[in-house]
Amino acid sequence: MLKERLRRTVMYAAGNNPGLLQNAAIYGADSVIFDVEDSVAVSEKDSARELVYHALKKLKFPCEIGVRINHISTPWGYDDLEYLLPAKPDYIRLPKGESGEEIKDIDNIITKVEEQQGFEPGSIKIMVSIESPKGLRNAYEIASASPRMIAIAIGGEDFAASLKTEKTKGNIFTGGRELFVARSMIVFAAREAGIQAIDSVFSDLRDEETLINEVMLVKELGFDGKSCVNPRQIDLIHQVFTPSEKEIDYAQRVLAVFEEAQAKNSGVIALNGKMIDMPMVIRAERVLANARAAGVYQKEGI
Ligand SMILES: CC(=O)SCCNC(=O)CCNC(=O)[C@H](O)C(C)(C)COP(=O)(O)OP(=O)(O)OC[C@H]1O[C@@H](n2cnc3c(N)ncnc32)[C@H](O)[C@@H]1OP(=O)(O)O
Ligand SMILES: O=C([O-])CC(=O)C(=O)O
Ligand SMILES: [Mg+2]
Repeated sequence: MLKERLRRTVMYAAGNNPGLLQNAAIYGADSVIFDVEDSVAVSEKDSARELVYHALKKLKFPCEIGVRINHISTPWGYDDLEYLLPAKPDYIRLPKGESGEEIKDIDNIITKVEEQQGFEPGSIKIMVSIESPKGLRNAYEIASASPRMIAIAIGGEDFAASLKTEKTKGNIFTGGRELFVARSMIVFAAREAGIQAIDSVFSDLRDEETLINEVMLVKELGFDGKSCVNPRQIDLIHQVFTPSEKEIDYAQRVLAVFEEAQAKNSGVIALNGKMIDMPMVIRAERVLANARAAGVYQKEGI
């Protein structure tokens, strides 16, 4: 599993619902999370854990599957790890992450299970949701705590609750203000640590227009993808995160004129009246890499 694999959508499926576990991966999300945390009532924690274990062991999935465990400070967290790691999820999603120590603790437990089970060392990864001011303050420490870390995410509902405010609907111009600083700081921490940044769920399943606006906002902030809760949100999110034909065409032209400039021993050139130099080249390469990963651009090189 590549650190930089495409994770435009990371969709949750409640771990106590066998139908959801069976079908969640068929809708085209880049990544799916089987949840035994907040979508599962306390009375169902044991049965959900068992259901998720058997789903992971018995079913074949077309995308990567993570498991959101309960936090290790709760009565269920360590049992979730002990019970579910031998079923070899692609990654553990730790909710409400607050320190690098927690990640190191989980890393050590995974290392032991990998040894015991004969799994490839390092094959089980970790993704952490930041859902509190303390987690945000330690975001870089968390993001860089283990080579298993593939992404940090913001859990916006809990984050807003911990601020004693509401999670408003994110929009380019209004709304989402309560998460604006936290979202940016999570992107900064992820980028410094060299891992991905994943935005929070959007809970109003009927409001497609605001979902798209929110995805545009978080893409602009630098996020690689978004958590989601329902299959009908997948295509809308992919639509924003997948480079358009126009973006691909522009990226190709940027790389082509830059190559021309370099042939003339110059590091800067104009394209349609706009200066093109190294930062634009890096962005153009990223657009083409994402387009290739999304299957909308096949050429290697430019
Ligand atoms: C703040 C947090 O912690 S968020 C993370 C935890 N939350 C979750 O895991 C919730 C996951 N999502 C869900 O359970 C559901 O989408 C709900 C409860 C939000 C809405 O459920 P519904 O109103 O039934 O959704 P909808 O009518 O769109 O369902 C259509 C189909 O998609 C399926 N579906 C809906 N959500 C999911 C999902 N997350 N994964 C897989 N399948 C799903 C339904 O089972 C249904 O299938 P069917 O037609 O074969 O019966
Ligand atoms: O990961 C998410 O976005 C869902 C979540 O737990 C939250 O918002 O509190
Ligand atoms: Mg949460």
